[in-house]
Amino acid sequence: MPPAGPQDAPEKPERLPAKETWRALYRHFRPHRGAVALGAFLTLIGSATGLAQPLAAKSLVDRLGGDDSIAGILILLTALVVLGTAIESVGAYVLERTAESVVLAARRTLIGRLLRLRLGEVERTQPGDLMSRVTSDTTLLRAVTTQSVVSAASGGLTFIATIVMMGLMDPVLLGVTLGVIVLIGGAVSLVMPKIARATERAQEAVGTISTALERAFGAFRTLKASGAEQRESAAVEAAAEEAWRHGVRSAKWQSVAWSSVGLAVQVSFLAVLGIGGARVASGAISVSTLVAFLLFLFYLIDPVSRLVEAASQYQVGSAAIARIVQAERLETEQTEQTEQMEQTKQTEKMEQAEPSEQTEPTTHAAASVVFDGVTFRYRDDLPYVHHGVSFDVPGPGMTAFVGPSGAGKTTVFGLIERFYEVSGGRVLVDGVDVREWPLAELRAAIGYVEQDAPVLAGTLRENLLFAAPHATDSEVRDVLVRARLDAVVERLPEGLDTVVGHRGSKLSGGERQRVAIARALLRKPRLLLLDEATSQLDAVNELALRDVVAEVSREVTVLVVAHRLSTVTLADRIVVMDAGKVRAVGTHAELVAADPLYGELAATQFLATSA
Ligand SMILES: Nc1ncnc2c1ncn2[C@@H]1O[C@H](COP(=O)(O)OP(=O)(O)OP(=O)(O)O)[C@@H](O)[C@H]1O
Repeated sequence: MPPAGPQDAPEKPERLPAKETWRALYRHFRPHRGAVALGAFLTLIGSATGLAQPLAAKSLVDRLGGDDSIAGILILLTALVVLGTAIESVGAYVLERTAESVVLAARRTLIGRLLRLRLGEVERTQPGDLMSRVTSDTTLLRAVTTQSVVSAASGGLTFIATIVMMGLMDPVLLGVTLGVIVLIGGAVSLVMPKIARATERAQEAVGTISTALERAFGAFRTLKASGAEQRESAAVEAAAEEAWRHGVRSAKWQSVAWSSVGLAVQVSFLAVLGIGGARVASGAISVSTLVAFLLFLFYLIDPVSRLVEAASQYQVGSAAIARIVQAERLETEQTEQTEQMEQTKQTEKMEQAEPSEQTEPTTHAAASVVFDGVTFRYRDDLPYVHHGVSFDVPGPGMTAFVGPSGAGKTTVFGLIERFYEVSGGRVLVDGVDVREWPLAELRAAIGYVEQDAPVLAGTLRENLLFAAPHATDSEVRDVLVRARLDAVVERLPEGLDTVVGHRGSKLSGGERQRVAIARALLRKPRLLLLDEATSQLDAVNELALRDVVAEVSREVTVLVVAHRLSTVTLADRIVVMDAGKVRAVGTHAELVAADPLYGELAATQFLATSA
């Protein structure tokens, strides 16, 4: 069961089969195996120096009654301790550093994929939960891919070496020791899967916290206006408590595993003491052998602890890797996109270096758009949104899309941008099927202004340059004038460097929209997609917007999802959509006369918001 939290609980990660968990963890470990081997080698050397200590102690006890000086052995013992500690600390540093590199590499891979996810995939998942996989789950890989590998290797080897030494001392006592360890080890192995389960639940709850916070901050004004602070924070707190509960459960099982190590040694000690004492009394072994054996026994705590630690870290890591693999499996857009983007960047750089070669968009550059019997649904389990949509838009000029809410107008834009793939039919831009366009090239030709005109946190300049990072100052100035933003910028305390706040909260609705248009224009699009805001704008803002769009449409193909009569009357062509179909195409005058739905829309919807 996913943890209790807000309504949008994240998808529960499917459990990975053990083999796949192992393979996925190995994939993260593989590039760092050299560094891990070095760390392991140093740790082993450090441990090996420690292994000589019981031997030194044995010879010390043997000499206690005699005349030989014990100073030499004491100095040797001290030197061994110092050397061993120094080597071990270098080994620990190498491992910690490698662990951080594993986390970085995992984060890089995830970030690279997450920002290239298909839109549909993002809509299906919870961005907050996806974020927690990058920030939180990757952190859990830290230990399992480094320390636990080394702990398992060094612990295993030291364990074997110690057992061999103990066997050489007295096989009977070794048998007693192993008997106790196997008994308690068996009990510990039952506890291990519980650690993985608890960690997985705790991580799911962490994902829920991110999701809930993202939801709250994403609609902060609504949150406040609805007086929902307490309810939302209760939901986040519930998720935090859930994470705590499972975290504590994981800690409980880990501590059971850990304390079992101590228990195994204590019980072994008592057994060895009893049986060993009898063997000394019977003359089977000497006192010094019993002392050395007991020292080896205590020395066994370290390798056994390491093995238990490795096993419990593996459980924690396997919980995290399941969530990471799940995020990695989400479908991304075609891989050549990144290459294309690189190419575009290169071209932009070259253009910047040689400004004389920069050409203003010319009329013939305006793109044409054709929808040819397009059918589409957002998901296989959802009904069709487009039932054979066909229209033809030659460039340049303005084409307005009108129709009742939910008719499928915005979906037209999503398909032109190839955010989604058509189910049937074709979408052609410049006569070429969008599926045949290199994605980056297709999108470079398009300027897109979403309905809620998103403005990103940062400065106004950063917002403008978001879609065209290499635009020059004069291009920015030019676009500001065209978008009627120059006066606004002058008014702002720090001009273009004014910070606009989260989602542009320091700007008015109309200003945000013009910033979004300016941003799209700076990209020098051949096709501008403008999803008109449904909210009412004041007359000045509306007029400014109308002029901008009219001017742009002289040289660029402009498609507008129109909600205002002032926009519609300006259009060269109006496409009337209803229930996923195109029902009429014409000018305002033609449609008022010929299409009853349009006539009704014009009389009610548009007139209500006209200038
Ligand atoms: N991302 C999505 N996932 C699933 N369904 C969607 C998605 N976006 C839109 N829809 C559905 O597709 C249908 C058409 O939506 P679309 O946004 O294209 O309509 P619209 O004509 O632009 O409406 P409006 O004028 O209200 O903006 C609606 O029924 C909507 O619920």
